[in-house]
Amino acid sequence: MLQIDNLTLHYGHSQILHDVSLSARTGAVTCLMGTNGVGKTSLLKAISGTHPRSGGDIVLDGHPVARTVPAHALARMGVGYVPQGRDVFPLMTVRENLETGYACLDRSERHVPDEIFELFPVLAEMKTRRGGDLSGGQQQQLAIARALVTKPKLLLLDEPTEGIQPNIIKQIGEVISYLRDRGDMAILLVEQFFDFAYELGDHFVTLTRGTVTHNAPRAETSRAALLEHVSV
Ligand SMILES: Nc1ncnc2c1ncn2[C@@H]1O[C@H](COP(=O)(O)OP(=O)(O)OP(=O)(O)O)[C@@H](O)[C@H]1O
Repeated sequence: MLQIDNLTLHYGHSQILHDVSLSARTGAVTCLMGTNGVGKTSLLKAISGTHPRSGGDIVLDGHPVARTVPAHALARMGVGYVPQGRDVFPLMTVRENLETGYACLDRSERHVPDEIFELFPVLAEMKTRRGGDLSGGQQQQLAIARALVTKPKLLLLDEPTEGIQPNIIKQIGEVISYLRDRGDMAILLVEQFFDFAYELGDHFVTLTRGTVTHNAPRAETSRAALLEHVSV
């Protein structure tokens, strides 16, 4: 579903990503791991169109993506992005937050599927509450649900367990497994909670100072080797 070749990215004059190549296939969880500041979020920004790459190629579902394609167009092409920190709209209700995903859909498709409330029952209970009144874990669930409303073919998740209580981390893990097993989307998961990522991942990519240092399927990724790559 996603193929990236030799991607580079800069902020001003400082180069953050160096010739990054990886792929994420449909029906699999690809984990992108590494310590703070190695460029994981920057890579997701480049894929989602929220920061332009400087060079390299991105191919989505067989279609080359030009460097200048804006985020809203990528969202329409099937890229669902759950950013670090969630970016829930605090003054909008849960339902209104979900409805912001409609912008990516044709008019006839604009509804919130029941499945989303089955995956996240708390959102059904809190439909009329404001986003800002939800706990951090509930906001994370809302951010994932909002991305699902857009019917993504590629789901980008940036540290969904960050600052979240263990019972909600477990639920989020179950949702990610379910979505993977449904088999209609590729999932690229940035995660620093090692055990969570190691349990879920089908393929592992590590970054060190903006360079890929490991890129292999689960069968060729020992826990010890992966830990070594993501340790400071
Ligand atoms: N808008 C920006 N302008 C300039 N530098 C930035 C900007 N955003 C990030 N950086 C720098 O780019 C580098 C990579 O940041 P990035 O957020 O992609 O890393 P990360 O691996 O996601 O880290 P973390 O786990 O802390 O989120 C860091 O050195 C960061 O300070």
